[in-house]
Amino acid sequence: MSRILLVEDEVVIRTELRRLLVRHGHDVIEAGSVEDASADHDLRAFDLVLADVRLPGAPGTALVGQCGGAPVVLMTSYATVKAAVDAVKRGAADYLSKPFDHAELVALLDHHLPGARPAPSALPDVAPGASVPAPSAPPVPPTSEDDELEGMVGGSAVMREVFARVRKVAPSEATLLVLGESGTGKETLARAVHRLSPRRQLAFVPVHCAAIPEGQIEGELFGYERGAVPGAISARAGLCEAAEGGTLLLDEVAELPPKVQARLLRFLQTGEVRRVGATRARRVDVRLIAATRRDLVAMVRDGSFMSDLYFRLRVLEIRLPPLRERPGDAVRLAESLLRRRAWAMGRAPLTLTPEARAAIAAAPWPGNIRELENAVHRAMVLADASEIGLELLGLDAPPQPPSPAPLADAHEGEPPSDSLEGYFRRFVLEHQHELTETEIARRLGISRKALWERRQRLGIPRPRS
Ligand SMILES: Nc1ncnc2c1ncn2[C@@H]1O[C@H](COP(=O)(O)OP(=O)(O)OP(=O)(O)O)[C@@H](O)[C@H]1O
Repeated sequence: MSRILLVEDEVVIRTELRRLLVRHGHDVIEAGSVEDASADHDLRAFDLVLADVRLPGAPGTALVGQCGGAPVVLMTSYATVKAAVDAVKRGAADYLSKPFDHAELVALLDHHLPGARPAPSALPDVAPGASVPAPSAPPVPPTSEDDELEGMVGGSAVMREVFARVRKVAPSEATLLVLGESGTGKETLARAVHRLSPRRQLAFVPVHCAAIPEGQIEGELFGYERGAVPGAISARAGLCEAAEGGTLLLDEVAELPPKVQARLLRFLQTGEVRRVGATRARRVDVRLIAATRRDLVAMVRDGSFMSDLYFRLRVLEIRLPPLRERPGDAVRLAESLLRRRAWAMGRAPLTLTPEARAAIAAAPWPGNIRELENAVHRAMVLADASEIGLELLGLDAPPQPPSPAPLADAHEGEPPSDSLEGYFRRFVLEHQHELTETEIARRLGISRKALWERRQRLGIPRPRS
């Protein structure tokens, strides 16, 4: 069991996070501010500190350097991401941009938690979603195996090719376009590229373009001068500048409005950023990785994505296959997750029954690795015995004999059949006219990013206001 200090002033969020961490076997001590945390506790007595950046009084970044060897993981909104990036440069272990999924947080903490662990050489796996290497983080075990790279698990032939390509493109400075359905691991791959690149010591800044309101995205990315955008009481650097020397990931790049696409193209052509309202541009040294689940070629054809930008983005390209096209990887990932979670929780490893393995391999996993992770986590929490069967995973037995053909086109775009998705659809359709996206996400217990993704996947676009 690890001892985690959680510093968050929003009681609802703090309670939710505490429950999550306790469910994962951690001992959680809470504080509403840096001052309370320092007054009430010995900051050096924790295995890890998880703190919001924006707090009443001192910011969460003030904890960096005060917690002995414990890694400090920061939670940040777009408004404070620059402060978080700076804090990582000063020794914070990592940061997570809000909104984030519970699975993302758990994976990140697993990666950074030290404590009573086996020696690195005995570790079963490398944590997924691993981020900026931290001075205080435990060393990541070497990844010499062909079926694993920087936290990415996958022994199928197609994933081995992806790994080979990642190794090849990482040292390059060229822009990389990562394509793949939601949850296939695009951000994870981008982090792997960053960690294998000469920029690994500097910031990795992921930006989820679809989660930033359309009216703010230009200022968030490129910064602004005082008074240039509503509410700009002082000049601010954008996320491009925050990533100086490091790597900027533009996730869901296809969602950028045309005006921002044009500005991004200019940035790629000149290597210079001009803040909104500024007359002078400044040179910024950033490697850009763009990711999308959309068909950019079709978007270029119908005029919704600039062709010049598309060609600038896809200097290098990597396509991540959906999980249903690599059933062996689904089982490999599930077993790797079981081992890693058990290790993080100090529990004996759980195993899958033969039926569960067959069902995992045969399931379509429309939400890909993220959906598989959620199913495995849920099963682990509910498991009483040392084996996990079909029921705990919420899967049906595969047809007998199991179909050898990949379950190629049984998902995207089709009406959802399972009851959770049915509930999601009903809830969103019933409430979307009176609730904001943030409220809907909160009531459903998911992040805004997850809400947006599910809307995309299930074909429930946001109503125009
Ligand atoms: N190859 C992998 N091995 C192990 N875990 C992985 C792998 N790829 C992704 N994951 C895990 O799966 C989850 C989803 O990955 P990620 O966020 O990178 O996907 P994505 O394609 O960027 O999703 P989205 O399109 O929804 O933003 C994360 O928790 C990540 O840690």
